[in-house]
Amino acid sequence: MSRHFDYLSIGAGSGGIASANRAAIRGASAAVIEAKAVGGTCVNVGCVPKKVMWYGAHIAEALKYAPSYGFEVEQKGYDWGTLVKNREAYIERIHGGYKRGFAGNGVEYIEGFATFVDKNTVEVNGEQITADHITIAVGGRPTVPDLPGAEHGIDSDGFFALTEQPKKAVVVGAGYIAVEIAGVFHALGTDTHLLVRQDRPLRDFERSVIDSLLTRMEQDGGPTLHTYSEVKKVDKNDDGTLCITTLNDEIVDQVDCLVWAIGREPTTDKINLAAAGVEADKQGYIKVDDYQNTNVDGIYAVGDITGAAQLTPVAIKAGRLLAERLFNKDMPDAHMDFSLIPTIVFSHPPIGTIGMTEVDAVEHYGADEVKVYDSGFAAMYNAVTPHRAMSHFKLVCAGSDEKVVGLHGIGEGMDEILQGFAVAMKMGATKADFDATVALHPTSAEEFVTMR
Ligand SMILES: Cc1cc2nc3c(=O)[nH]c(=O)nc-3n(C[C@H](O)[C@H](O)[C@H](O)COP(=O)(O)OP(=O)(O)OC[C@H]3O[C@@H](n4cnc5c(N)ncnc54)[C@H](O)[C@@H]3O)c2cc1C
Ligand SMILES: NC(=O)c1ccc[n+]([C@@H]2O[C@H](COP(=O)([O-])OP(=O)(O)OC[C@H]3O[C@@H](n4cnc5c(N)ncnc54)[C@H](O)[C@@H]3O)[C@@H](O)[C@H]2O)c1
Repeated sequence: MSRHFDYLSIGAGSGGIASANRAAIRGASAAVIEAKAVGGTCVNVGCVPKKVMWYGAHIAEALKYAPSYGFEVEQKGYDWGTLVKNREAYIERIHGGYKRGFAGNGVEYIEGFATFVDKNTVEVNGEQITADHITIAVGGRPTVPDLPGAEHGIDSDGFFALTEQPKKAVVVGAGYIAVEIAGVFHALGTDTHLLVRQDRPLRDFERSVIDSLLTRMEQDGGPTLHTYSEVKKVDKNDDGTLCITTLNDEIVDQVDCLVWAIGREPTTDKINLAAAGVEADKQGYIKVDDYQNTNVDGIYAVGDITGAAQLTPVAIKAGRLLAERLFNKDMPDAHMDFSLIPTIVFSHPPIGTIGMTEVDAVEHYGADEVKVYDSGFAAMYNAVTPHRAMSHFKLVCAGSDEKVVGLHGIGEGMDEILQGFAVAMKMGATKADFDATVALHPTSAEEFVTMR
């Protein structure tokens, strides 16, 4: 048995789905192969379940503020299992939506694990499938460290599989995932400890914004930050809890959930890349040019597997533009622009960032060419409560025209504020353009157009 398609995507995650659908819309016969669950990391063990958990945490915070708004509420308990059940039902509905989308666009959805046979052929469930164009969109998996007792911990996939709330949790790592998971645990009432190897999490982010996050963590009583804490070993106690020892002999004991959030790695190791002759780097990320072309004609890669900007909208955009280039004669040069990618860390409150930090800008343009505008203020949402948490917004401008080259912030609503400013920056907005915009009052966003 064998089938042939114009376009085949290996992996039905953000990039694979987007590119196969767009190829079919442009008239190609298209198929997508998925080994686990349609939607990939984002839908099943990433953005979607994470955001649902973050909303849960948000409601917990609202309950904390409720008395200041006059509500006499009594929280009788919290059922983590209910949230998980409702979240998974929502994800099931998304699966259905994707499958209906494939049917509507004429994309063949094939379940199974694909491996390369040669440059135009893959094997799945014993069937050989050929295609003129094959896109590798197989994503990544969480990294687990190689140290004694590491197997007692779980990773971000395991976090989403938890059906009960841990009493005490340790999250190891300093990136997006560590900060987000620790924030959710803490807001929902778990005694949470965040272990980072250096002085702070999110070290590449705007320093003053992360300073605000750390202040907020202290004011909120957690997550408890352990700096310069690298795990040496994990022991299991007789009662089933874990005892974590760091290299500087700090001990965090009686832990009932340990989450490794120390990064992700590519999943190219089992797809027989060699049979297709596709080159990967030392870590296993597939090497691509600006057009998502690999070194082999007719084979492309998009999304996390390329190692670049590992975000869902990036995988989607790169996948769609690839399909446009291949099958839309009006877009022969279509390709992804990787500059000015906005991103949010769903911490509490959220952090938004686009462009250069102050340090990057000074390095790039020189100190004399960089002007920074800052604003710290208490958002009205918590101004009437005893929790007077500060928001912090920052603009980094460069050159005599003060082009806005970086925009960073932490505060309520930052996750929704950033997108519009990203459009302005993509269009080359200057500080004067920001100032010429009438403010929206009363909002947090207005700070960005009223900075002095
Ligand atoms: C906890 C977490 C939270 C995140 N939150 C956000 C967020 O808020 N915002 C954001 O933009 N990004 C977020 N991300 C990142 C985002 O999920 C990824 O960037 C995105 O999913 C990458 O898409 P992709 O198509 O490259 O790969 P994936 O979505 O990982 O899809 C790859 C798919 O390929 C399948 N596959 C692998 N090998 C094979 C094979 N041989 N045959 C068939 N199928 C195969 C896999 O099963 C998987 O379904 C988060 C990630 C994690 C882990
Ligand atoms: N909100 C979002 O958009 C979002 C959310 C989650 C993930 N993501 C994407 O997923 C990618 C992966 O996220 P991530 O947080 O897993 O990775 P990451 O690469 O962002 O962070 C991993 C962190 O772990 C630290 N680390 C590495 N080894 C360690 C060790 N042995 N002990 C302690 N710390 C160690 C690293 O210094 C680093 O700070 C991100 O780069 C991001 O692109 C995005």
